[in-house]
Amino acid sequence: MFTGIIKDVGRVQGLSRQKGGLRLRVRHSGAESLEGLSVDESVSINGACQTVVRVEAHSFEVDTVEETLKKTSLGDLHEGSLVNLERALRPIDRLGGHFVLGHVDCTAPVSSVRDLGSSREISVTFPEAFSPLIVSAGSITIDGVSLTVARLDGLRFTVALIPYTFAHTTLNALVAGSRVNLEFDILGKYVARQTGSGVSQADGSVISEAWLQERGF
Ligand SMILES: Cc1cc2nc3c(=O)[nH]c(=O)nc-3n(C[C@H](O)[C@H](O)[C@H](O)CO)c2cc1C
Ligand SMILES: Nc1c(NC[C@H](O)[C@H](O)[C@H](O)CO)[nH]c(=O)[nH]c1=O
Repeated sequence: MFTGIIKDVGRVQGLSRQKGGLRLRVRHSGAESLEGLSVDESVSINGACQTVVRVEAHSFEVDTVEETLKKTSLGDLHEGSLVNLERALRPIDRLGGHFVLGHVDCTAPVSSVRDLGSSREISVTFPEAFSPLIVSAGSITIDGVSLTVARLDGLRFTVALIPYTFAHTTLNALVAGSRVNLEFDILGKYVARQTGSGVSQADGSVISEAWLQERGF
């Protein structure tokens, strides 16, 4: 489990196709936050939880399987790509963000980026199936970063990036058309399951058992 507070931005140093997926090598800054990283630890790479299988000074490797490549944008990475990194949450940590599982729900396109001087607004269009899982002023994870939903207009939500997040994550590189990893808040998923079958939503849609099962909730 993670919190969506990114502690380091790494760089993809190597990618090799292998049977059943991809071996990904990521170089990190050597920052204190990644000190002592060990094999079998979970690391969030752009929001997707991955298991470390090899560690060297300032770099580590993970095996990304086909299922993950299908559901996330990790397959778009190339040598030199920058990635948001977060180690798994220790129960003694402060929960600065929200509970992030590292299970990317879907990828979605950035529909617009608006520069507002000291902040930047990013809007993303998401698949209709996930609309019961997002609320204005709730939390959402984009590429592993915990953010607050500033506005929700139908199937488009907007987040406001503060200068710190802009400087310390890869979200500063997003442009209209970029594909991002989304994880909807786990709270909504449990509520959806609890109230589950056949409950009508404000917009008239219905959460059915089949809907929940299709998404593995
Ligand atoms: C603890 C944990 C470890 C995971 N390790 C890997 C991994 O090493 N490789 C991988 O491709 N997917 C892994 N996944 C699944 C991956 O995060 C998931 O397929 C994507 O986030 C899409 O939902 C892991 C998931 C969890 C929760
Ligand atoms: N909730 C918002 C944040 N939160 C902080 C970021 O998650 C954090 O700065 C990042 O993970 C780097 O450590 N940041 C925003 O820009 N906008 C939000 O709504």
